Amino acid sequence: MLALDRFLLLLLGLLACAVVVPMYVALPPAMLALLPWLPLGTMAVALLLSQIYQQGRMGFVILLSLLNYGIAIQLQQHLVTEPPTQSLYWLWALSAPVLLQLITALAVPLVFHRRAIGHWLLIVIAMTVALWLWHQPEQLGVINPWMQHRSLALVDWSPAPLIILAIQLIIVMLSWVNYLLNKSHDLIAIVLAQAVLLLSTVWIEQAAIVALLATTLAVAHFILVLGLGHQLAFIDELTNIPGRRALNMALARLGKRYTIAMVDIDHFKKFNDTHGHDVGDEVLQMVAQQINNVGAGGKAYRYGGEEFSVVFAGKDPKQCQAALEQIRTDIADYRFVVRSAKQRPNDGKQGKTQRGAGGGKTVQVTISLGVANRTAKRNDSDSVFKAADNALYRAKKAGRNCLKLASSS
Ligand SMILES: Nc1nc2c(ncn2[C@@H]2O[C@H](COP(=O)(O)OP(=O)(O)OP(=O)(O)O)[C@@H](O)[C@H]2O)c(=O)[nH]1
Repeated sequence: MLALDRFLLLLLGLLACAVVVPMYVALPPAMLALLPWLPLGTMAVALLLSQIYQQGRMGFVILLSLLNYGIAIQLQQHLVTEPPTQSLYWLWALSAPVLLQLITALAVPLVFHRRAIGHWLLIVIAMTVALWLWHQPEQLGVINPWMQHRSLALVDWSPAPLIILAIQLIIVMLSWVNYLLNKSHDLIAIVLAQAVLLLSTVWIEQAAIVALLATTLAVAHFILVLGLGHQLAFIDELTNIPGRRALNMALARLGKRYTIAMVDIDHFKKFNDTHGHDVGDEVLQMVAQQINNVGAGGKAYRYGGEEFSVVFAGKDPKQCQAALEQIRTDIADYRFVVRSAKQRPNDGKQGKTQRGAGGGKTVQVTISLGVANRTAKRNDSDSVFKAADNALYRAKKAGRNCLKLASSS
């Protein structure tokens, strides 16, 4: 299970706790006084970070979460005393998830950017309509008979609130499916924001629950934005494995015993020239995926271009050789299908199912490897890399698709 999947399950569990805990535990008054303010500060900082990291979609999820929390608090304060707000409350419960889904579906580089003007316009229109209805509750006269049910107190039963809750639940499930298909930090943020909207709708009258839900969501947004920042800094965008910066940091942590393998795709230039750069990119992704599955505790990195490195902390070359030979044969045995640009699907999963289904030419991709460890003479990572590079050169000279070890001296 991916770290992101575990994070999502953990957060959904925490949201459940945010609902259950205030029901059974009397929270201290000081905490109750502080609680409503916590999400505001945390989400404001997360929004700022999303702007710095240029994560427009993430920024809009945070902005809308912030707005929805503000609206929930307002509704909460007026719901009991002013029955017309009950209709407004159900309208919000219906429109907020739809607006969140719509705005985050439209890609935009930044929240505060001229290209995001359409997004802001949508939000301003929605807020203006909400404010107008707030001050002119008689406009809601037509829908009032169906909506006068506070929270889940369905005494005079009408299906409208239940239908709205069902729609909210469907939207949560759809956003979860979207995350499962396209795994990313901002899609998790959307699932959580939608789940919080649903839970806040049901427990709107419980101030502590709404504030705890928003606090949990704010912390999740904050961690997800930091995660995105980490990904930008350390993960190679094309191959989705750690890049050169992550490698340099890992090298600084190594002890006295380690082995490094340099991996290079054979005749890659020819491959690019024959099939095009896009197909070359697909080959890089396939090779990265295979190398990332290396055994014996190896950690794979994209070194640059068509070169990869595998670092084995605390291991001698002999302990890593079998695992490296395994990825070499796995890649050589892989049936890589070259599709024309028209045949190539955008989606990686779709590509997997189509692979081998005919229609494209199958080609063999091979790699060469050079392996070296730290010794008394090669006592820093630069010299180990140099020795691994020399061994790689010998592997290329020996006809490629093979592994060569550097001498142990
Ligand atoms: N598609 C694609 N090609 C890349 C990328 N980075 C580097 N390359 C290409 O990788 C090729 C490297 O070619 P060479 O260093 O000559 O090596 P080679 O053709 O693999 O030959 P040998 O290593 O001797 O087997 C060049 O054509 C680069 O343009 C990338 O991100 N995507």
